Amino acid sequence: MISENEAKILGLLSSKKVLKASEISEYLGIPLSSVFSLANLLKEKGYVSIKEEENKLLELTDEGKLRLKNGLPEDVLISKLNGSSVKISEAKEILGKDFNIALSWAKRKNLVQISNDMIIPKYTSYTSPEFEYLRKVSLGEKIDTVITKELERRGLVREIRSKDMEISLIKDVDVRQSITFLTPELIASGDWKNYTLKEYNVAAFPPFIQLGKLHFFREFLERVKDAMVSLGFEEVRGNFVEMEFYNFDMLFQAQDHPAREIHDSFQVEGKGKLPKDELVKNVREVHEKWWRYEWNQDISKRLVLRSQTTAVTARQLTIRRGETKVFTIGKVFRPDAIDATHLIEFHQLDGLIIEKDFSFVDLLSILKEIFFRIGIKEVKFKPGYFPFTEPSVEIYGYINGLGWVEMAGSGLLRPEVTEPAGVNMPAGAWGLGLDRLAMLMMSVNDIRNLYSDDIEYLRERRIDLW
Ligand SMILES: N[C@@H](Cc1ccccc1)C(=O)O
Repeated sequence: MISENEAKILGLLSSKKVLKASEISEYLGIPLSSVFSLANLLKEKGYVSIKEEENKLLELTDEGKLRLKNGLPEDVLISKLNGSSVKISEAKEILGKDFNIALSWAKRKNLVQISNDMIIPKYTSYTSPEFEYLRKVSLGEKIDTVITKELERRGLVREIRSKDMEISLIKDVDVRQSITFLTPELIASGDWKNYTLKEYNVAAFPPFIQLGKLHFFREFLERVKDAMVSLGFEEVRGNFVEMEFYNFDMLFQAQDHPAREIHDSFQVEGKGKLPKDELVKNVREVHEKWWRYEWNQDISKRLVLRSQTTAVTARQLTIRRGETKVFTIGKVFRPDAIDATHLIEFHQLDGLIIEKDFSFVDLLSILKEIFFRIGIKEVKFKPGYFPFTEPSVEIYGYINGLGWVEMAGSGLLRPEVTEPAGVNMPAGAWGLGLDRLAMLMMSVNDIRNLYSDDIEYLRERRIDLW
C-alpha cells in the first residue's frame, strides 16, 4: 500500500530516477524531515535505495552578517581616517566599541603605523579580502578551507552539517494514488482508472478513543441506588454531623454502649437541639425501663460524625406516617487505623420498610431480592444481634472464588425503637457496608483504591456486575 505522499515521490522518481531528498522536498513542498521518513518507508517496501549524505555548509554568524553589511572594522577604520593621521584617543571616539578589534587587525595587516600616540594610515580606503569571502558564504558559494578556518577563528562564519539523502528508484511502480471510496462520478467519468483501490484491512483495530466515565466506585454506588429504586424504595438523606440522639439513643443503644466511646465515634464540638418533648420523653422511658439507668439528655445532644446510616432510618421513623419504603446511601465515619481493609470513612446503605403485617419472612425475602439485584445471587442468613432489631440476622453472600462473606445486618425494629417514634406497624431495617462489597465484587484488594485518582488505574476498572 502506497500513501499519497509516497506516490508523489515515486511519481517524481519515475522520470528522474535519482533525486536528492532536499530536491524532492522542494519540488513537492513536503518538509525535508518528512521526505526522509517517506524515503525510508519506500525503501522498506523495496521501491528505492538510499544513500545517506552529510553536507557541510558554511553560514555567516551574526557578527559575520553585521560585517558583511557594514564592512570589517579595520576597513571601516581606514575609510574613517580617510588618509589623515589621528590621535589614538580620537580614533577611539570615532569608532566606539569596534575600536580595539579594528586597530589590532589594522596593525596586524599592516594597514596603519603607530607612532607617538598617532595612528598613521597607509591607505585612504581599503577592502580586506575577507569581505569578498563573507559575500561568497552568504551566497552559498564554496571557499577555500584555509580561509574558512581563519574566518571561523574570527567568529564570522560557522560550519553547519546538514543531512541529505540520495534516493534512487530501484523498482518501477504503479504510482497511481490509492483511494478508499469508489464514487459514481469516478465510474461515470472513467477517472477510476487513475487510481488504485485501497484494500480493506479487516484485521485492523479501530482507533481507541478514551471516553470520559464515572469513577468506578461512584458508578457502583449509582447502580446500587438504581437497584433500590427499581424495588420501589424512595431515596432519603441525612447529614454527616448527627446528634447522638438519632445515631444511638433512638436506636436503643444505651448511653454506656461501647460504640459511643470517644475512640469508637468521632465527636464533634457543640450540641444539637433535641426534637419535640414527646419523642424525647418516650426514648428516655424505654431506656430507663429496659436498660435500667438514668438517661442523660445532655449525652444525647452531643454531636458525632454519624457512625451508621441507620441514624437516617431513625429520623425517618419520626417523620413517616403510614407505609414506608425508603433507603439511604452515604458516608459513615469511625475512628480506625487506616490500612488495606480499613478507612475511617466508608459507605453504607440502610433501608427501612414500614408495612402493615410486615413479617420477618417478608424481610428475608426482600433482602434476598435486594442482594440479587446488586449481583449477589446467593445469600444465607445467620442469627445476629443489633441493639435496635429483634429478631436480627447477619446476611452472608456467596462470591465466586471467595465463598460466603458477611455483608449486612438486618432485623425487625424493636418496639423500643418504633413505638417512641409513634410507628405502630412492623418495620424491617437493614444496613450494609458498600466499600467492602465493591472490593469483593470488583476484585479491588486495597480499600484505598476505591478512592483512587490514578487515571491509569481508573481507566482499567470496569463495572460489569449486573
Ligand atoms: N447499622 C448496623 C447495621 C444494621 C442496620 C439496620 C438494621 C440492622 C443492622 C451496622 O452498622 O452494623
